[in-house]
Amino acid sequence: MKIDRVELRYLQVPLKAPFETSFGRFSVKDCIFVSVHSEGATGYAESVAFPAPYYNEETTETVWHVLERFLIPRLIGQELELPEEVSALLSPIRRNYMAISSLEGAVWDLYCKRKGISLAEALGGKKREIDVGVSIGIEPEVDMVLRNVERFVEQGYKRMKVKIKPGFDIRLLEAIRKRFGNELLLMADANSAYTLEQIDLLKQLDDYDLMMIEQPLAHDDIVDHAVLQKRLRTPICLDESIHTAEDARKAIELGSCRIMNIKIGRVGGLTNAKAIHDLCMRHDIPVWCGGMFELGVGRAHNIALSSLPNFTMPGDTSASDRYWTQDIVEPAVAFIRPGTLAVPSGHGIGYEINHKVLDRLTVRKSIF
Ligand SMILES: O=C(O)CCC(=O)c1ccccc1C(=O)O
Ligand SMILES: [Mg+2]
Repeated sequence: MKIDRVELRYLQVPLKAPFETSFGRFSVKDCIFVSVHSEGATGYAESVAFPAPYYNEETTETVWHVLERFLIPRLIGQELELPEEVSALLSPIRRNYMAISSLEGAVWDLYCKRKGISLAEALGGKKREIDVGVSIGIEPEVDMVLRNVERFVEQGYKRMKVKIKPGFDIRLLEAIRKRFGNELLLMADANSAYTLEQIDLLKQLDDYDLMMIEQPLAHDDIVDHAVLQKRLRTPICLDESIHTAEDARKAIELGSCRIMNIKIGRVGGLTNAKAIHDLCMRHDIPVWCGGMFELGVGRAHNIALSSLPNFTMPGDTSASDRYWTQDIVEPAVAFIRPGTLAVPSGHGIGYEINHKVLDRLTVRKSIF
């Protein structure tokens, strides 16, 4: 397949309700929507970088810049046989994994549509349905989080992840366990809000039967996490610290985590995401798919990836209505049973684009 043309759109979409993490509060989703065209077929993907560099160093605008100046020019006119070739073609560009991923993902979708297969099938996924968890933000009051937990339990979500930060951790977990009991599948995500100096506090987390604690320490650390994991009964799950299969290998060798969160954008695309999945599987490290407030296209990529066998834990792959009043895909991503999503069998990502909604959300557009 020869890439004829790439279209970029800057989208802005209001969230149903603001979402707070230890590093900031979000009320609007910004992303770059990528369409890749080849001989009448089109592949789609969306970027996951945020408008400000608080989760990682990329921003929505750096994604656009790097795509326009460095990535798209390397791809246009290229004759590609397999989507795996994109990573190699773009490898001279250091980091900027979210930018790379948004182009690579669109090529995967395009490849699958031309071949007449689903994205899950192309990746080697066998699961036909996946279990779904939900991520719940920090609120001004513990009670407000309890109400959100209750709402998502009622909707059937199979695991609750609550965001924590110093001062909003033990009392939150205490209240959740008191109200919902020990059966609830519960985990906490700190987004790097702690240091090893707070080890006594972090050890108290062992009292709450958490499935895991996600990224307690620095975003760029795997050394202190290894020290912490030795002192904790609760498994550590790494998110921010893992960008490449090499990062994953080193974290496994050091014992920095017992579980890994894979986000396609954070690791530079589906090819790398699959490589990390395969590596973790060989080392008995279960993985699950993280989320970045994706719209339907990003969600569809996440669902396809989650069909791989070592995605054994519910991911942050919630239904469209978790965040959006109207999604850019048709049909919207919705449960087939409470807490369960079907892996689409249609070609590519398996969802159609609602172009009317897409146009309405587009604030800027360019064709290359
Ligand atoms: O529901 C989602 O999309 C996941 C939300 C989430 O947890 C998150 C949202 C923004 C930035 C980082 C994270 C994270 O997983 O750490
Ligand atoms: Mg996280």
